[in-house]
Amino acid sequence: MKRKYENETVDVVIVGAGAAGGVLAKELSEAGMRIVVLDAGPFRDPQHDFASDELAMKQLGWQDTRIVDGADPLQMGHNNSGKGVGGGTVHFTGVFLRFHETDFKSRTLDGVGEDWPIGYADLAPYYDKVEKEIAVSGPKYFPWGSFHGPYPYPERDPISPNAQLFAKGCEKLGIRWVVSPLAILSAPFEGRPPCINRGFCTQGCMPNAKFSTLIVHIPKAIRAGAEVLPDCMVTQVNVGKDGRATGVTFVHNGKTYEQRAKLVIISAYVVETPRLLLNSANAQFPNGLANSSGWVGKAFMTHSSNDVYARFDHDVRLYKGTPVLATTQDFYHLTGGVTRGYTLHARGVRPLSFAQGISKSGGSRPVWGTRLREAVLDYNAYARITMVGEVLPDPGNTVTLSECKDSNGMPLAKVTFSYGDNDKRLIDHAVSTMKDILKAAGGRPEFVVPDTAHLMGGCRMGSDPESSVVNSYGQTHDIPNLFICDASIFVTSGAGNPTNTVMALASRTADYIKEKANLREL
Ligand SMILES: Cc1cc2nc3c(=O)[nH]c(=O)nc-3n(C[C@H](O)[C@H](O)[C@H](O)COP(=O)(O)OP(=O)(O)OC[C@H]3O[C@@H](n4cnc5c(N)ncnc54)[C@H](O)[C@@H]3O)c2cc1C
Repeated sequence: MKRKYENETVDVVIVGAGAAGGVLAKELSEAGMRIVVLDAGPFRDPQHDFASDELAMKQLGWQDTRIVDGADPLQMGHNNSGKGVGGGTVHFTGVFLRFHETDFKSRTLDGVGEDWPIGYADLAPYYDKVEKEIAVSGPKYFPWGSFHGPYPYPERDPISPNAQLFAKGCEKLGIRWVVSPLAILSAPFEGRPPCINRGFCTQGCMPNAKFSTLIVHIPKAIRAGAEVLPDCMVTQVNVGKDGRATGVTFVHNGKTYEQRAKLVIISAYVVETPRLLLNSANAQFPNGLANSSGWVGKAFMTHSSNDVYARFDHDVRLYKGTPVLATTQDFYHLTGGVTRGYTLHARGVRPLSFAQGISKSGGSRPVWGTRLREAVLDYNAYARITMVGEVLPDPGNTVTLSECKDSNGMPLAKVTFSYGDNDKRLIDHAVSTMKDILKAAGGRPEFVVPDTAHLMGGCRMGSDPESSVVNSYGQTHDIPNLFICDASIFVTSGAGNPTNTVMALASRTADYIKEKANLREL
């Protein structure tokens, strides 16, 4: 393998070129630092490697085996994690929301979860920066939370019949709705075209209208001098006798290499980040790196993402247009028997995922055989709404190392997850609202599909080194030149899609590192 910095100690090595890793690579290399980025997956070319094929494009997900466990074991893979340069942003849906002020204060406001060590105001300038940098499109006025717009680019046309039915149902019930803020262009930007509504966002956007760090941040980082090495699985973070990180060990094509660095940043997402830290245990750190608190891998979260499908007496055609074009956050912060809240999206779906979804909808009596066939034949007549529901952090939901090993000899991750009582009540509330909206639009709700989306937490930030892994900049409490910067540092999951917050945090961490590096404090 040809390497630019083979025998050198670079300024920063970044593990993972996803949402956070991409932002860090760009920001730090443009600041003049010598950066190496290692990603376990390939470096794809959208024009050659993306196909309008639901099944083939499952390869964009992290398909390596993980052991799942708990009362509600998660389905891992394409639906919640990416593999390759760009990470999850390559096949994410592109919904681009900010967290609300209330998301950072669940303990203070509602007596559940934990407060973050930062508030909305700390991230606001970074949300502004990220949204401008990728030309997020959104409504002129966004009614919820602290940010009310305008977005850098005008809102998209909510042309999909599914979005129009959602709007009709909401309006009949007095529920406010908007065209969804999206990391998908509504007009040309930096040589990229606006969206043409093919609807293959979660199969990789071939025309490049949807943002990903693969096509935006990583090329800019490379132009600024960063080296990005694909198909390189990092298996160890190395630590010197002084207890400081010295670099990483990685495997490429079965061969083991090292990259030395003054600063190590792990941006490998919610399962692989704790896995790597735990697998890097040594005599000095026998419980894994950055784990003196014992919180590495603990209290990771997902979003509940149940879908409701309703049948209409006319065609809806769920494949038409960008999958998510209409949203409400009227249920973002509930009071009464359910605490915290959820976002609802009108969400299109392609036939394969439709069939897979509804086949899981019957609980103990799955929809199968003739019933499944009939429903799939009527695919064109269904509309769908999806929830993004807050799941409270529970230390019993963990990423640990299993007994089984992968081909590199690295223990497989074991992911243990169970919903709590409030999580279940929140799902019931959302399902009932989704049914009401679909009924108000003239549909007959037929299938409720249990599902989850997004992963967050597992290496949470905090001010107290005894109950958290990193400070608010992602710097580990135990090793000052080891940072974690990805969705794993979330304290709570919020009730909205998380990637804007992942990238805003990464941008904030980059500023901190630049400041400290100038002062030679790290
Ligand atoms: C189908 C789908 C739809 C989604 N839709 C939305 C949406 O609409 N809106 C939204 O806000 N969010 C959405 N998300 C979530 C979004 O993708 C994540 O929040 C985001 O990508 C997380 O960023 P990250 O930097 O933490 O990790 P990632 O982007 O996942 O990047 C992690 C990277 O690390 C690499 N890696 C892991 N382990 C190693 C290792 N040991 N060595 C080297 N490299 C490694 C991986 O290959 C990957 O490229 C969606 C996700 C999926 C899967």
